Amino acid sequence: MSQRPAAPPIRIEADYLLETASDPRKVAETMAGEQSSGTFVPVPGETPELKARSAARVERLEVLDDSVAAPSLPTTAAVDPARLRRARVTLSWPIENLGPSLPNLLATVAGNLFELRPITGLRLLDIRLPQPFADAYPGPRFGIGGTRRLAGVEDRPIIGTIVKPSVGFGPEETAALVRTLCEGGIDFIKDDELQADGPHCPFDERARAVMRVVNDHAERTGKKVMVAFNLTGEIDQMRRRHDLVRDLGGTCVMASLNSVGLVGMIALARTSELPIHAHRNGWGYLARHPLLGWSYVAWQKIWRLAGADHMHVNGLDNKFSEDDDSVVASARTCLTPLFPDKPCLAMPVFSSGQTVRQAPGTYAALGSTDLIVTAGGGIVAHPGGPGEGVAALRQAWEAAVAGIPLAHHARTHPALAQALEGAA
Ligand SMILES: O=C(COP(=O)(O)O)[C@H](O)[C@H](O)COP(=O)(O)O
Ligand SMILES: [Mg+2]
Repeated sequence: MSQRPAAPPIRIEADYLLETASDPRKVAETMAGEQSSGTFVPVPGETPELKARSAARVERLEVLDDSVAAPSLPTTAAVDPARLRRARVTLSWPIENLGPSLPNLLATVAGNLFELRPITGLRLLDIRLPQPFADAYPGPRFGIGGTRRLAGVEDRPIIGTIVKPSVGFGPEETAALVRTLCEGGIDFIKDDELQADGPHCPFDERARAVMRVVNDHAERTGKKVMVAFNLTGEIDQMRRRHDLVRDLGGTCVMASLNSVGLVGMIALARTSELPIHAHRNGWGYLARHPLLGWSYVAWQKIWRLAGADHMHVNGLDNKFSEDDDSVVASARTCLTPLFPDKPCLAMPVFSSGQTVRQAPGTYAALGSTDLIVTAGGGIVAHPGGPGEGVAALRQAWEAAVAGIPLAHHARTHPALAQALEGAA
């Protein structure tokens, strides 16, 4: 009787941009060894059978013809600048090494390897996760459709803002601004990530004061504005704050991903009954150097699978250092399915120095209305006040989606005209 051959082991793949003055193939082999069964010397027990079962593999290696004048990162190795080269490397691991576990995936694909001595640059460009990961995690519970349903916005971008000043207002001052924004026709409001649970603006009091205004507005108009309350904290605190927001009739919570960490996010998402607005503050230390850290394409996959419904992607012509092409690639990747049967789409959140001016370019580049725009200063600093700021941003997006130039639309829309005259 012939036995059916065993199915080949399911593997995880990761792509890297590598820079080294050593032989790139050898360095890729070192990366694979260090991140799986090997270490700096052969050890007893690392048999050919064990390696066949557990070793990471170099699947692909392409040496690039980039010219590299100096090492991108410091190292204690002697580096001959003339020998510096960059390569695109794909490694793979059998899923049996770790199981379908996101926290352990990080140690495997983004662990010690950034520190290896012969490496003078290493960036994680992409990850491909096999089906067991899709089965093990919830992904976004609300995503685009659920967010649109709760915000009552069907076929246009969700127009949002951030409470500004970021910190300093107490609960009643925050609620007063929220009232003005609701009356101006806003769809979405978020706490700034700096606003937490300090004695000047305690979380519970803020949530109660804001939800009184939001619920009152909803009763009068039928529109419930979505407010993302920043519940970032320890797991028990986040759960308690989530329950309070839910009980008050709120429809969204926000967490700072790098603060709560992957385990905090997974714990929150497994029980959350509200969409999770994921703020990426700290992203700069993971990504700003082009030869270190993460690409957003790889990074956001982890958080979407963990359960993020809205992912921050920065914005065009932003106040930070990221160029527009990178922002657009980040937004598009949030709208690209993760798995064939489990797309895990998250709503991209455009933020950072956003005003009416970026609306046409953003729409043209994304080619979709599935986005949240959060303009803080860009709404609140409108010369006519925050209510007019909301009107102006809505008008700018109406024009952008209809293909009408902003200046033309502004002729019949004074709020937009005023915004175009000033910074906001
Ligand atoms: O407070 C703001 C923006 O305020 P403003 O609209 O006044 O600039 C946001 O925290 C970051 O800009 C987020 O950026 P990212 O999308 O990169 O996370
Ligand atoms: Mg902020």
